[in-house]
Amino acid sequence: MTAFEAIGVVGGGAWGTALANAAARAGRSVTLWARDASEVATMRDRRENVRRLPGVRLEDAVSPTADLADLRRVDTALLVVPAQALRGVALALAPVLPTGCPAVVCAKGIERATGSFMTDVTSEAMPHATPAVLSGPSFAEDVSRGLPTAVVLAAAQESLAEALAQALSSSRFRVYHGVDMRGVEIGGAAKNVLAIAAGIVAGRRLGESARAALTARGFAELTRFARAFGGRPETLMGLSGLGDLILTCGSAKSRNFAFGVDLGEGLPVGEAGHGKLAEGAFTARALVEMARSAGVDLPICEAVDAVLSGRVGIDDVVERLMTRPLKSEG
Ligand SMILES: NC(=O)C1=CN([C@@H]2O[C@H](COP(=O)(O)OP(=O)(O)OC[C@H]3O[C@@H](n4cnc5c(N)ncnc54)[C@H](OP(=O)(O)O)[C@@H]3O)[C@@H](O)[C@H]2O)C=CC1
Ligand SMILES: O=C(CO)COP(=O)(O)O
Repeated sequence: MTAFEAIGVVGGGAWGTALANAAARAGRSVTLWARDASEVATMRDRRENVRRLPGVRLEDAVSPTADLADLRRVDTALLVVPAQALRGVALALAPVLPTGCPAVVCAKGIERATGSFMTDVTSEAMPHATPAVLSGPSFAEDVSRGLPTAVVLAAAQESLAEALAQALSSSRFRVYHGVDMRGVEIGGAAKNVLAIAAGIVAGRRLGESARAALTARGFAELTRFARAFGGRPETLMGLSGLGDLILTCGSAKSRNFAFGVDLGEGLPVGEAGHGKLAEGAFTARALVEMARSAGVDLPICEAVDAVLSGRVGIDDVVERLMTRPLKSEG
């Protein structure tokens, strides 16, 4: 028996739908909120999220709704909208959720307008909720097909993180727990920017060796950034850091990686990714500005930001990275 029987999932995209199914398979009853009433009606009728996760049957315990008020009785809420939309949705949700209700951030990014981490946005927008974060290497498609997946859930209180992990885990979806919310959310946000870089390398046909080098040096950047902003290095070595970096820097199924491939092949920024969500494109600027203000060197993320802003061409950026002064590896 778990204290968290009724789960609200806020956001009806690929990841929200996959998490709703995962929670249902863990034995929970799930209310899945999406903003578009006609899509909700289709989800109810066809038991499928045709637009965002086609071919996957919604579990019986998942109830789609377009009415936020239906989340009034949930024991915990998973926040699964894009990072830049999180504040608005959290503000609307704040009066609905019971006081103290855990609000688990499942978005991966940094708020561009404020340079705020997702759990801080959540705390500001929902002061009566208890923030937590779930992240790790987990494609929505894999999770929804019931392929074995492992993620981590962090909350300030270890006992809460453990109880939430217990509530969401099943034999196919293994949720580790921890207390380092900052480390977990930094891993998820930064790996998206680095996945764009890895995609650029692939799209430009720079070779597998270059991609491996970039992933390793990207990990050094991610760790430096996390250390400066209060994340624990051991968290970055885990699922939400290294694990997710390996996944998204090595798979064309990653939308961030695919966005980078398009850039590497010469598509303009406005056309890259073909309209799919690539969180790293929104987070890159915030990440590099925060790093600069903290005196942290992030050359690969800087390069991604320079390419996205059109300041520098891809070949020049590669040349710059390769001709930086030689240094020790640490
Ligand atoms: N897909 C994946 O494999 C994973 C994704 N994530 C993270 O989850 C987050 C969501 O991604 P994902 O579900 O894949 O994205 P999708 O593009 O599949 O879906 C985004 C969803 O968010 C909704 N949305 C967008 N803006 C708003 C808003 N202002 N108010 C309410 N709803 C809104 C969209 O609604 P509408 O259709 O009406 O626009 C849509 O339902 C991202 O931060 C991503 O990094 C994390 C792990 C895995
Ligand atoms: O975060 C993800 C897997 O862990 C999904 O990655 P993309 O958003 O790049 O598709």
